[in-house]
Amino acid sequence: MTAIKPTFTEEDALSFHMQGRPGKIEIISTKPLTTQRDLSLAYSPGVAWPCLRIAKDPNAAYDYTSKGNLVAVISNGTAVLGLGDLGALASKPVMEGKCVLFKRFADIDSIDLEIDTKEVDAFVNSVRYLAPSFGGINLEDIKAPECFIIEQQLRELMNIPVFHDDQHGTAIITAAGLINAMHLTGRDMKTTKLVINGAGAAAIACAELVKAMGMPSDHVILCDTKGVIYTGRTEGMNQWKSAHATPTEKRTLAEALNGADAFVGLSVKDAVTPEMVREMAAKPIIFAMANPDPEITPEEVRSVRDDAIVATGRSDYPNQVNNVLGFPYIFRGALDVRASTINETMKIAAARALAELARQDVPDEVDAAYSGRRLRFGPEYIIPVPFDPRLISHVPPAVARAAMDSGVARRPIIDMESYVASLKGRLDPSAGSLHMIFDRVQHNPKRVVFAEGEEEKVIRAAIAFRAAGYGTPVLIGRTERIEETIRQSSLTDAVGLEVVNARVSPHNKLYADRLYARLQRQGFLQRDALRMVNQDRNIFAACMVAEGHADAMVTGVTRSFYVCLDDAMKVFDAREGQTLMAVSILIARGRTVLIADTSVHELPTSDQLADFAVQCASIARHLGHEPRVALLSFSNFGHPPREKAERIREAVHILDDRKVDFEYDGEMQANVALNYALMKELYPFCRLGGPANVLIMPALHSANIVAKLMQELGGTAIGPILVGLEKPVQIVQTGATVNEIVTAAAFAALATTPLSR
Ligand SMILES: NC(=O)C1=CN([C@@H]2O[C@H](COP(=O)(O)OP(=O)(O)OC[C@H]3O[C@@H](n4cnc5c(N)ncnc54)[C@H](OP(=O)(O)O)[C@@H]3O)[C@@H](O)[C@H]2O)C=CC1
Ligand SMILES: CC(=O)C(=O)O
Ligand SMILES: [Mg+2]
Repeated sequence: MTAIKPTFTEEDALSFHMQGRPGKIEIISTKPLTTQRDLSLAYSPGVAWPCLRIAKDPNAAYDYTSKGNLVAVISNGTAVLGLGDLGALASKPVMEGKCVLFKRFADIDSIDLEIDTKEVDAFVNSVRYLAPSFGGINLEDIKAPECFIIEQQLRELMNIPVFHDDQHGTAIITAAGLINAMHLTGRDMKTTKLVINGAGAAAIACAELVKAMGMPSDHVILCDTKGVIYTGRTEGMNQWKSAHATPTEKRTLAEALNGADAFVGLSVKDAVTPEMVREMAAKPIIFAMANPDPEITPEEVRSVRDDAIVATGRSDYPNQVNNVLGFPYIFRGALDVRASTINETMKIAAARALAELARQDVPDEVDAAYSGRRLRFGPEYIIPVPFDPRLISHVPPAVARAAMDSGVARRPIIDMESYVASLKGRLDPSAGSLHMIFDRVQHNPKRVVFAEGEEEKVIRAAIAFRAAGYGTPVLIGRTERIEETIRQSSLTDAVGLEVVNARVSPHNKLYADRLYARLQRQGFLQRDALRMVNQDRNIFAACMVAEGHADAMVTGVTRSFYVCLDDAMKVFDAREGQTLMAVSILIARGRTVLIADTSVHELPTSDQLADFAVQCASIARHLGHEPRVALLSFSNFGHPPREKAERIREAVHILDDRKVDFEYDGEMQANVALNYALMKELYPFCRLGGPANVLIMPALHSANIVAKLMQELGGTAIGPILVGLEKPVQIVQTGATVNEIVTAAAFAALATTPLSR
C-alpha cells in the first residue's frame, strides 16, 4: 500500500501540543478584573444581580452569562477518530482540537469534557444536568451503538441542541460532497448505488441522511467487519444495523463494490484495495474518510482508475470531506436563533448550503489561500475548503433559517442581512492570511540555508521545514557534528538532509572574491575575506544566497540580531528603492497589527518613517488587510506641541506629497490609533476609516519595547521580519523556538516568491 507522506513528524505533533502552556486551549476573561470595583462587580456582591435576574427569567442567562455562545465538546473516548477505544483521557487532544476549531471557524467558545465511563446510563446522567451551563452539546468520538442511545436520551432530556458530530456532522458533509460528485458524474439520488463501509456512528447517520434526501433504501449497502449487512444476518448485528439491512446476495465488501457507483468509507485505514475499486462503475465516487488514514489513498485509486472522484477526511489532499466543515457553522446558526434542537431540516439545509457554495465562483482571496490549486468546481473541488472565509456567512444563515422555518428557533432573526454582516465580522482575518502565506510557500518551495546547522533546534527546524513542504533546507556545519547531534537527539527524519561544510566547500574562493570586492575599501584584506567565508557561517550562508546557490537564509539562534545583520550587510545592500527595516506582526484578541521598525533604525528620519509606512502598507495588503497606517507619538495632531513630534508630523507631510494609495494619519497616540470610537470622538477629522492596523513607531526603542512587551504579555508575535534587503535573509531572536525558526525560514522563502499571483 502507498504510504501517505507526512508533512510533519511525530515529534512535531508532540512538541506542538507540549510547548508553552500544554494543550490547545485556555480560558480568558472578557471583563477587566484589576480593581476592587471590578472584583465587586464580577464577583460578590455585584454578581448577585444577574443571578437574581436569571432566577426570575431563565432566558436572561443568555444576556448575563456566556451560555449563549458556549458549547461543551463531550466524549468518553470509545471511538477516537479511527484509532478505536483509547479511553476518555486519551481523547482529550481531539476534544481540545474540536474546541479550537469551534473558535477559529465560528467564534464559538467551547470546553472539552471527557467522561470516564462506557456505561450509557452513567454517561447520560453525567451530561443531562449540564444544560444550564451551555448553549449546546457536541458529542464526539463515542462508539456505536452506544452513541445512538446516548444521543437519543440526551435529546429527550435536554432543552438545548445535542448533536453527535461523528453522526450528523459527517453525514451533512458527506451528503454535500455526494450531491456535487453526483452532479459532476451525471447521477442523481434516485439511481445511484452506494456502498458504505462501516456501520457505526458516522456510517449509520450517513445512510439515514442520504435516504432522507431521496436515495432508495435498497440502493445503499452497508458493510462492517463481518461483511455486507444483508437482510436476515444475525452475526454482529444491532437494531441500527438491522434498520439498514439490504435484501442482497452480496456478502463481502469486494462483492458489494462490484458495479457500485459510490463508496463512502467510515471504517478504518486500508479497508479497501485497488482491485475492489477497479470493479466499480464508470466515474466512481470514492469518499475514503477514515481518520487519520483513509480506507484507500487517492494515489492507490489513481493507480487503477483515472475517472474517479476521490475525497478523504484529510487536509493534505483535494476534497477534504471532514466534519470540520460542519459543526462550527451548524452550531453557529443554531445558537444564533437559540434553537431547541438541531433537526433534519437544519441538517439538510446545511448540506445544501455547503454543496451550493462549492459550485459558486471562488473569489481570488480563497484561491490565494490555496495557491497553486485552482479551486474551480470539478472533480478536484467538490466541497468548500476549510479556510474558505465565506463559510461563516453562508452556512449559519441557512441553518438559522431552517430552524425558524421548522419552528425550533426560540429567538428568530428579524434582519437576515444584518445577521450575515455580523457573521462576516466574527472571524479574525489574520489567521487566514497567515495560512495564505504558508500555503504560498508550499507551492513555491525554495532552497533555504540554515546558517547555524550544528544546533539541534536548527536541525529540527530544517526537518520540519522540509516535512511541511516549504522547500529544501541546507544546513551549514561540520557533517560529523551534525550527524552526532542527529544521533544523540534520535532525530529519525533527518535522512537525506543536505549539509554544507564551509571549510571544505569548493566555492570558498568565489565567495571570498565577492566579499573582498565589497569590503576592500573598508579595511579588509583578501585573506580576511577568505577567513570570514571559512569561519563565519552567516557570511558563508549569505554568500551562497548571493551566488544563487540557495534562495534565502535564516540565522540568529546563537548570535544577536545586530551581529547577524552586520554579517548579512557585509554581503548584501538594501534592495534598490527600499529602506531596510524590521516588521513585527502582533496578533491579539482577533486583531492583527504590524509594527515597524522594530530592529534596524535607531532614530529614523521623517523620510525613513514614510518609507516604513509605504513598505508596511504593502505587507499588510499581502496579508489580506487593507492598511490603515498610524504614525505614532506621545502627542495627538500637534498637541502637546513638542519639538520631538515634528519628525513624525513631517513624515505625514511626505506621505501627502507622495500621494500614496492607502489610509494614513498622525501623529497620534497608540490608544487613539487603536480605539476607533475614541479617535472619532476626539479627532473626527482623522483620515483613518477604522482602527489602525499598521503602527509606525517614532524610534527603535519604542518599537522594540512595544513588540517585546506584547509578546510577553499576551498575544502572538511573529518576527521581527527583515524587509528591504537585496536578498531574503531572516534573523530570528536569540534562543528562538523550532517553530519560530521554521516561520522565519518560511518568510525568507516567501520573499523570493511572487507575492501576488
Ligand atoms: N472524515 C470525517 O469527517 C469523519 C470520519 N470518521 C471516521 O469514520 C470512522 C468510524 O468512526 P465512527 O463511526 O465514529 O466509529 P464507530 O466505532 O462508531 O464505528 C466504526 C465502524 O467501523 C467498522 N469497521 C471497523 N473496521 C472495519 C473494517 N475493516 N471493515 C469494515 N468495517 C469496519 C466497525 O464495524 P463493526 O460494527 O463490525 O465493529 C464499525 O461499524 C473512523 O475512522 C473515523 O475517523 C468519523 C467521523 C467523521
Ligand atoms: C473527524 C472526526 O470527527 C473523526 O474522524 O472522528
Ligand atoms: Mg470524531
